[in-house]
Amino acid sequence: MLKVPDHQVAGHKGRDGMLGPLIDDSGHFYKPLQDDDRGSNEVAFYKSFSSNTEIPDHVRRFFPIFYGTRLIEASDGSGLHPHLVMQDIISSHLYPSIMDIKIGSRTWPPQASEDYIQTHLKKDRDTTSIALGFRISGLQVRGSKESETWKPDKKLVKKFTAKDVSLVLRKFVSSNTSVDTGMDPDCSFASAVYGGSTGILAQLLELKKWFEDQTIYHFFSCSVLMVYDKESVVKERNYGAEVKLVDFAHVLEGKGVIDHNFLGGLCSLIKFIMEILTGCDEDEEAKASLQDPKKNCNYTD
Ligand SMILES: O=P(O)(O)O[C@@H]1[C@@H](OP(=O)(O)O)[C@H](OP(=O)(O)O)[C@H](O)[C@H](OP(=O)(O)O)[C@H]1OP(=O)(O)O
Ligand SMILES: Nc1ncnc2c1ncn2[C@@H]1O[C@H](COP(=O)(O)OP(=O)(O)O)[C@@H](O)[C@H]1O
Repeated sequence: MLKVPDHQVAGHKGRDGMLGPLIDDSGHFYKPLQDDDRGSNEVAFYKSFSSNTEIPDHVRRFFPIFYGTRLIEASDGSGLHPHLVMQDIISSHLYPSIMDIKIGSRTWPPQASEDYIQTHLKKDRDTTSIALGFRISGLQVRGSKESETWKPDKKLVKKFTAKDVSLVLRKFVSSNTSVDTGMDPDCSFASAVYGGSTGILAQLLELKKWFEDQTIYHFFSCSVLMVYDKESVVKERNYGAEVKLVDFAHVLEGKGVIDHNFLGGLCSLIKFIMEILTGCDEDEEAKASLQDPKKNCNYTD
């Protein structure tokens, strides 16, 4: 039985008669191929990536597994439509907090149409993409109860400033994340989720190492998805924290050139996460300073 995923935090959504992704109960994510070359480009990327023997396994694990394409009933009721079939990277999480971060100061590929470039350049300027090299595209943060899930709507997310980004990255790993945006985040899960030898920072650094070398692909408009799961606290000390990459509709051949656009954005994101961890590891005075709105982002100041 196919359904619209509740866990989707950005991108085109399959609700209200629109064309968007579907999931099944066996851990598959079906992304409809867009009619223009975005769909075929993403399929071409997955095929190339899946068969490329130069990709090390420790890098491959950052990408959803690809199962080919399939004609299925589209979410918009328009009948059979080709979909990419891939691993649903959220299905193994019981109670996931998720953030989609679009990497790169430039989210449009050089060969795109003039219209596409103008629209997307404007989005890069109006968000933090140009200033920071990345922007938050969407998120959900779980509270202790289902009703305490914070899933800000697209309009609010689009307005995030650099200051908001820092605050939201803190809220993502806090226990006092409520809809009350004025609260100072306590960062109580920061060291478990972001830190440690298998946490998000370690994974981002591993990815960065690959991007410092790889010249096979250039990833425009691709997102880092950060996921962790408060429910798995008993089983795993890092709450099952995972980094995955999604959205390869605008991947180009690297032609022997480093992907500076992606690498720069990744480094910038890493710096933000490192700063949060530094705040956590310091002494009580430093921890107390997390409550100080002058030193930290706060929606109310
Ligand atoms: O359709 P929209 O207005 O929601 O825009 C999409 C963007 O959503 P946004 O509203 O900026 O959050 C969307 O961004 P997110 O993935 O949601 O961050 C993409 O930029 C998408 O372009 P493409 O499919 O990657 O070529 C964008 O699609 P196109 O406008 O290029 O079709
Ligand atoms: N393989 C996947 N497993 C689970 N969720 C996914 C997967 N791929 C994408 N998503 C979800 O769908 C959203 C949009 O995906 P994306 O590929 O960026 O679509 P679009 O091209 O419409 O922007 C992501 O933010 C994430 O929430």
